[in-house]
Amino acid sequence: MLDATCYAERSQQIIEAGRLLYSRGWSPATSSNYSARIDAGHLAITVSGRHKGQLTPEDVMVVDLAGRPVQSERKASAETLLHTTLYELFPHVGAVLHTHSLTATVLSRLLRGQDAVRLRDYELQKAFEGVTTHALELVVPIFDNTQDIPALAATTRDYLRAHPATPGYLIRGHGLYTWGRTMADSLRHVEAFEFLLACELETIRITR
Ligand SMILES: CSC[C@@H](O)[C@@H](O)C(=O)COP(=O)(O)O
Ligand SMILES: [Zn+2]
Repeated sequence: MLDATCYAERSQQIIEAGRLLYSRGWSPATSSNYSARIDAGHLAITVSGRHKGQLTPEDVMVVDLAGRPVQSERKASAETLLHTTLYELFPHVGAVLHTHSLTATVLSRLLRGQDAVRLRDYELQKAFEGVTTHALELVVPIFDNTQDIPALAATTRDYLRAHPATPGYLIRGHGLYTWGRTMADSLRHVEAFEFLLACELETIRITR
């Protein structure tokens, strides 16, 4: 039995996240998808194809951990399996955010042939949960883009099982996935990534 109050709260968090991420230019048009855990087996997630700056309660629905819609005829995000993979792997994860910023898109394209962004010596790395020093290298994997989401979900599952401290990942030419215990943590992680990835992009621009 789903907790209706919890669902309403999670749905509202997703709507507000969309307004914020759209206003920052990180979720243009109908790009991006967001989710929040309701209980051990269910999450609230954005309906596919909706404008993320103008979300209403009708643009959020419930799926189970297999990505199956619960009590809804609507179509969940095309990338639902990338979300459910994270909730399945990490019981502490309470929210997952996927964005399409210019910085994440351009940087991941520029690093063609590289499988990760390696962040080191940035004080802001400490914005990620569990990171207490700039001196620790944070590896942000870059997976090649594909329309085969089950295959990409399997790739991310294998990687994250082997590297559970990963704070997020990039999909090349596509965008960022990051997560956290709460929606607030996940939003902080998006903001930190945007700053750090912009630093990397600017460094390449200046030094190349
Ligand atoms: C507008 S193209 C972006 C989509 O292909 C996809 O990458 C995306 O982020 C949103 O898909 P959605 O099915 O609405 O969750
Ligand atoms: Zn996307």
